[in-house]
Amino acid sequence: MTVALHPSIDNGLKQGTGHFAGGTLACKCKDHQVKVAVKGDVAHNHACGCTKCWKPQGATFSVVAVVPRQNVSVLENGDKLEIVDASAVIQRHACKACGTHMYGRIENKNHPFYGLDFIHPELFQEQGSQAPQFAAFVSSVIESGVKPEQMAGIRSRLKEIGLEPYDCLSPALMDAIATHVAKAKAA
Ligand SMILES: N[C@@H](CCC(=O)N[C@@H](CS)C(=O)NCC(=O)O)C(=O)O
Ligand SMILES: [Zn+2]
Ligand SMILES: [Zn+2]
Repeated sequence: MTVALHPSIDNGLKQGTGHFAGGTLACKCKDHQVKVAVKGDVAHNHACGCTKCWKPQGATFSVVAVVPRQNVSVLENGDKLEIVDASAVIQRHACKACGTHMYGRIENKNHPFYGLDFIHPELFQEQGSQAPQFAAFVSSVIESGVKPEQMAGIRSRLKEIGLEPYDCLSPALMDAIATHVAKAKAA
């Protein structure tokens, strides 16, 4: 049996159009859905195995991407949003009724990723946003109950669908973080 990673990638990656203009994210509530508008395409879309990122029912990984924070605005039922953990670096704004994380925001101006919001592209009502590019925090799925002996199968399935597995972020993002830290130290 193939390993279930996430419903939006288990049947293979759906490539983006390359010119996604943005769209509306909707939570999982049957009525009074929280709706969030996102302008433009997402970037650095990836599967995340950490325990903090929101996953749909039964998924082992989250699928999460970034967009400039000024491109994100709450359209409807914002009163249903609450911050999951105000002490976390990424403040995840979730629907109180269904638990779906609608956007994660970094408020620390010194953080390397300040200015970017984290969103889950599967919540777009529209098709065509960027496909996942890699898998991050893969070893962290063990913290959610995956057995260590399942990891080889999980990593090989990720590679099979075209997602290189990393146990933190991708080299490009780790380099971006280190560059930010080096500049801050030099200043
Ligand atoms: N092993 C930890 C890793 C958590 C972690 O560091 N997550 C990354 C990727 S989302 C992060 O940047 N977290 C910041 C935050 O959650 O605020 C877990 O699974 O809980
Ligand atoms: Zn909801
Ligand atoms: Zn995560």
